[in-house]
Amino acid sequence: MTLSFWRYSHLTLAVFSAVFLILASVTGTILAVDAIQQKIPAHKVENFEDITLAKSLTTLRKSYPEITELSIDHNQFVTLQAIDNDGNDVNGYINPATGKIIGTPTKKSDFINWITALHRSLFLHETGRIFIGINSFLLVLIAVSGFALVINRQRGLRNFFSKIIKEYFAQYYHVLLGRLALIPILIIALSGTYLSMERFHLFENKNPTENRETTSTKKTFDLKNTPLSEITKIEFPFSDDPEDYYIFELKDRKIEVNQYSNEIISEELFPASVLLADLSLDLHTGRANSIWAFILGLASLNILFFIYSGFAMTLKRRASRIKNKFKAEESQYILLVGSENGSSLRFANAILKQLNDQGKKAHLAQLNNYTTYPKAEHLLIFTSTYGLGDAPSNAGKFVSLLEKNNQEQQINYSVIGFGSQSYPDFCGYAKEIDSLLQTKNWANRFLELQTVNDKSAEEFVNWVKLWGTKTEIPLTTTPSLYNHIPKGLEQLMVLEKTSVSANEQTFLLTLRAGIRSKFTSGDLLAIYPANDNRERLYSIANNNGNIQLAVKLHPSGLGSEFLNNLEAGKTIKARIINNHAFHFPKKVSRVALISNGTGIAPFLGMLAQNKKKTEIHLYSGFRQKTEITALYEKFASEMMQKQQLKRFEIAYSREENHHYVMDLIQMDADFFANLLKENGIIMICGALAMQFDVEKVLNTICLAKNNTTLAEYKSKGQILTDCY
Ligand SMILES: Cc1cc2nc3c(=O)[nH]c(=O)nc-3n(C[C@H](O)[C@H](O)[C@H](O)COP(=O)(O)O)c2cc1C
Repeated sequence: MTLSFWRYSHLTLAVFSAVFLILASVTGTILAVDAIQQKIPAHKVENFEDITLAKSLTTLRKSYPEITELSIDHNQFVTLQAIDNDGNDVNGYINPATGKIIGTPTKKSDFINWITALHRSLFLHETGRIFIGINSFLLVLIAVSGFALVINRQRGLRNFFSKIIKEYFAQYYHVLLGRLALIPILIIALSGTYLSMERFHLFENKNPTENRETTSTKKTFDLKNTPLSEITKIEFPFSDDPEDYYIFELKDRKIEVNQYSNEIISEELFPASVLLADLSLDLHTGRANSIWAFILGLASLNILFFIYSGFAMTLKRRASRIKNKFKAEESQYILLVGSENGSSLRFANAILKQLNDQGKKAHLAQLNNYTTYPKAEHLLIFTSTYGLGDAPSNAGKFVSLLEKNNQEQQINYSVIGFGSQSYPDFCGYAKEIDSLLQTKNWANRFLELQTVNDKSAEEFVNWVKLWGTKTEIPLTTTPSLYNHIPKGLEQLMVLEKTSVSANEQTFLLTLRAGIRSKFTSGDLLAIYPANDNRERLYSIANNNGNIQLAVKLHPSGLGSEFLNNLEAGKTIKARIINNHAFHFPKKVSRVALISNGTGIAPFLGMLAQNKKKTEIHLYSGFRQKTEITALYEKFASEMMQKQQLKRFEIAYSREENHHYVMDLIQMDADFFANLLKENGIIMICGALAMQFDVEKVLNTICLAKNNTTLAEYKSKGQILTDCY
């Protein structure tokens, strides 16, 4: 079944039963604590399992002239109702081996009785119980649909307990705790459903005498070999008359026994429904076992967390999803988007909304979902560029889909490229699409390719004006409408900043992280220097819990100038992006870290955090020796002393004997070939051009020494990159 089926079922059921689940979980947690507390003080005697019925009855008969009843509860506390030798009424916990009174039963507090009634019936008596029963069953369905969703996410039952990819807090812990709490929650829900149904006598035996048999052949009850632990209740004979019997209640039956001969007079087996109800009570309340009661308490708390995290996930998903009023096949305007981080999608959404508001049938989709559009008159393509002129991740299949899907009618197209002029291949992917469409006989270029540098709303408006004028559709041309300043940024305080000088253009910046921010080396810090659309990303290190970044000052560079103007004590607004694809691997014995320039930043943190002493080899390239590179060398030798770094190889491209980091790799070809062969990992951080050169060298080494390509190791996740 499809993912959306399970997702919608899971969500709809959760929405319907959220209030109930909150009430049931809070009260359930309190009752679980009460179940644990009931076992303290313990009135269970030592070696209880070894006490036989015969031994206990003989002792009790001697100590008490008149006994009415003896009962043994799920805690194995024994309660006696009797009259003692002094004629006093006895109603207390006893030691069944000695007959001594060891405690007095206490009544449940009014508060616990109140909570129990709320948990069972919401104070609505029978109606409440029906409602609770239905909701318990909904919880069964929620657990089942949740199970299906985890299988879907983990790509099969076999990977059920494999690593979960962390996208954000609510998603990660919803799945992680969901896997752990699945079984207890399923048991709570099933037993709760059964107890509610049982209450309405749905499983009751219609003919209660059916299970009762009066024994014709004489059988005796073996008191000597029956442990007291098998009994739940004993009703003592009223008098010495042989016609007055003992009535023993065991877990599964009730028997009448002659008080002199121990002959079984009658035996009544409890129906399966009663046994099941008893088991359900044990499982649902944790009354029989304090560890299980504790697990139930945790599972109830988990349900509360699932309600919060589940709704947080839904809100997040809804905020970023594509919302279409019209289907693709009925729309005249088709907007296709290629976007990695969502900014190009935001621009496209702003246009979609305006077209829809003006009564135009418009449809927005990802480039990877390109198909035929029978009613389309205009095709608008909004795409960013990644790698070096490559497609963003939701657009990689577009080129082949374009070849497969020819349009029947003539369509006007216009491509808007989003990119950054700091990359050599500015808007390379948009350019590729624009020229490919030109080769299609159904496609008419409506406008020249338009480019937008650095998410500039002003530049985007240039395209809006051109397209709006030519189509005579009035669209907003105010840049501020297309500007997006992310919400929920964190305030970070500058703790330290090294200074730049004529021959040192790189500086290190240390920021104090917020109390609640969770991050690790390799994550990214996004800043918005001009308080507008323009975002700058930096790889960060976790340096003793603080955020550390290495920045190269570029003349009139938006981000680097902004950061360079900061002083200790100042604060900035930023957000930390979890970059899980570039975290230091947990289970690996050997890692090579390769960087150039400021790309060393996350590696400094990874070394400092390497308390497990994983074998790390660091290869770094710089232009020349400076104060900062001296700091790196000092830090590396400290790390080597602590065995947190095995080796530091450094290349200077503008010093005597100049060479590049690729040359270092070439020199250590055998080392790299072995590392990859033995499942080691290579992490690369720095300039994209360096990444491509390094990969070229590594590929040659793999072909020559391992008889395979680098792509093979890439597909196994042994090459991790974060280059810009
Ligand atoms: C790792 C990386 C590589 C990039 N490569 C290019 C590139 O080759 N050419 C380009 O014009 N822009 C490049 N960019 C810039 C993005 O295309 C630009 O920021 C765009 O506005 C992002 O849009 P999106 O948020 O919709 O993905 C790159 C950005 C990153 C982070």
